[in-house]
Amino acid sequence: MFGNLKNPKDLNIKMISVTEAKEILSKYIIKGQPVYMPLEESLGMFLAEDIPSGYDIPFFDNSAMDGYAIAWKDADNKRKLRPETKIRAGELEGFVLDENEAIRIFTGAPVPKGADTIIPQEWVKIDGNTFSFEIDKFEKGSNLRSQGAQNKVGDIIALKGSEITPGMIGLLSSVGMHEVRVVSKPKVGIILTGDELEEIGKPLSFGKVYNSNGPVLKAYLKQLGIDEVELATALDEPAKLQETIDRFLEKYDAVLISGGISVGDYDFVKGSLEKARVKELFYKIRQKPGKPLFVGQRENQWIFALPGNPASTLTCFNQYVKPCLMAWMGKTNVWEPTGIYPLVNDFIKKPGITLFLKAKLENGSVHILPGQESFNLISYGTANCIAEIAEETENLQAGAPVNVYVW
Ligand SMILES: Nc1nc2c(c(=O)[nH]1)N[C@H]1C(S)=C(S)[C@@H](COP(=O)(O)OP(=O)(O)OC[C@H]3O[C@@H](n4cnc5c(N)ncnc54)[C@H](O)[C@@H]3O)O[C@H]1N2
Ligand code: MOO
Repeated sequence: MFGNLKNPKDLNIKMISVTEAKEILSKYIIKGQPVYMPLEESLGMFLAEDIPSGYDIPFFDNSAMDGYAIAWKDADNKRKLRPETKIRAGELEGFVLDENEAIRIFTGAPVPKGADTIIPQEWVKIDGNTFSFEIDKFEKGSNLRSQGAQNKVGDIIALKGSEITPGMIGLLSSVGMHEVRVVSKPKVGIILTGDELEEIGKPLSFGKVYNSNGPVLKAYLKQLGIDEVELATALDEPAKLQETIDRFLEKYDAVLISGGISVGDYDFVKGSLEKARVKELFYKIRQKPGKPLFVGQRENQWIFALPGNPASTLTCFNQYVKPCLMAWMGKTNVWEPTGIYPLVNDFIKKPGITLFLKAKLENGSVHILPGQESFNLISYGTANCIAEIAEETENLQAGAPVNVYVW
C-alpha cells in the first residue's frame, strides 16, 4: 500500500525544511545578559563589548636579545663599552647612552635613551673596553621592541563577540585585564522521558534500555562550557511529566526534553508543553534522523523537545540546540557548517528529505559510517562530525562536496 511513497511531502503532514527551521530559529534568537567575569574564569565565553587597551604595549622600548645596546651608524662597527653597566629585565633606572657607546643589556630590559639597535652577544667581540660587531648582519632597529609595537593605548584589541580562548586570555592579560564583560551562559535543565529507561549501573532487563541520551546531552553541554545543568528522569505519566516540566520551566533558561514527542499513545510531551504555555515555533522537520523535533519558547526561555531515538537526539542537539545556545552566549555565525568536504564514497539518496549522517572527517575527506539507523550508536565512538546531505540532493558520487559539522 505504501510501496509508492517517495518522500515525506507525500504524507500531507505539515513539516518544514531544515532551511526553514534554521531561518525561524535565527529570527527568534535569545541572547544572554552581559556579566562581569574574572578573566581566568571566562574561558569559552564570548565578549559582550569591544576591548580598548589601557596601555601602549610594549610599555617601553625594550631589548629582544641578550646583547648590547647601541645607536646605529652605517659603516661603523666599533664602540666603547661602558664596563660597569648591565641593564636587566625589570630595571627601574632610566639609563642614557653616550656618544659612540655600547651598553650591556638583556632580553626584556628597557633600552637606554639614545639607543636604537640591539646587537646579540653572539655577533660581538669585546677587547678590553673596545666593542665591535658584525655590521652586515644588522640594520638600524634590529632586535628592538618598540613601545606600542603590539598596540597603542586606546586601540581596540578584541572585538565584541570574540571567543575567550587561551590566546585571548593571554592578549587581555598583556594589557592588564583581570575582569571581562562577557555574555552569560544559559542554565539548562534536561528531562529524560520514558518508562523503559534504565540508569547506568543497574543490570539491563527485558524491555529496558540504558539512558544514553542523558550522558550525551550533559557531555555536549559541558563541551560548550555550560556547567549549570540539572538532569531529571520522568515516566510516561502525564501528571508527573507536567510537574517536572513546570518545575524546570521555573528554573532554567533552556529546557531540553528527550523522548515522548512523537505520535504514540504514551507521548505526552507536546501536550504538557502546551499546558505550560510554551509557544510553538515549529514541530517536525523534513530530516532524518530527528523528524519530530519540537522547538518552542516561553518568555526568554528555549524549549527543545528532542526525539528520543539516540541518533535523533544527537543530531537535533548538533544542528539546532547547539547553535541557539551558542547564540545565547554571544557567538556569531552559529549556523555555518565547519566546512565543505568531498565524500569518499558514492551515496544513494532519494530527494525530499535532508539526511544528517554520522561521519568521520579524515585527511580532508568525509567517510559516511555504517549503522545510521536512529537506534544505532555504534558509530558514536569513531564519528567526529555530522555530514549533511541536502533535501534536494539525489544520488551523490565520490568526491561530491557536503556540509560537515564537527561536534
Ligand atoms: N507512527 C509513528 N511512529 C513514529 C514516528 C512517526 O512519524 N509515526 N516517528 C518515529 C521517529 S522518526 C522518531 S525519531 C521517534 C521519536 O519518538 P519519541 O520522541 O516519542 O521518543 P520515544 O518514543 O520516547 O523513544 C524513541 C526511542 O528512543 C529510545 N530512547 C528514548 N529515550 C532514550 C534515552 N534517554 N536514551 C536512550 N534511548 C532512548 C526509546 O527507547 C525508543 O526506542 O518516533 C518514531 N515513531
Ligand atoms: O526522525 Mo526519527 O529520527 O527517523 O528516528
